[in-house]
Amino acid sequence: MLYHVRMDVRIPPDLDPAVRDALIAREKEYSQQLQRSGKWPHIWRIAGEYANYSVLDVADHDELHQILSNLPLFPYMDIQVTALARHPSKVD
Ligand SMILES: O=C(O)C[C@H]1C=CC(=O)O1
Repeated sequence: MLYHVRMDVRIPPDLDPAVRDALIAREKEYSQQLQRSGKWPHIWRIAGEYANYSVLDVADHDELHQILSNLPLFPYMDIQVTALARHPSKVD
């Protein structure tokens, strides 16, 4: 199943810079592992914002939730999910 996900990152400005940098490094490693596995086929920076649009390709809502809730930056993100269905006009 495909999901369109918007992630807005809201790291508190007073978070220790070393903790922030470590979180961001872990986030990059985690997301790149999922990209290589094919479960996270698209990630795009939203120009001018500390936010991304992503497409995740996972089995179901539960797997999506498990992946998102394990993001190292999850405690510092607002996340919006849209489930995608096949469009009837899509050409194969
Ligand atoms: O920078 C972001 O958009 C947040 C985050 C999501 C994946 C990743 O590597 O960083």
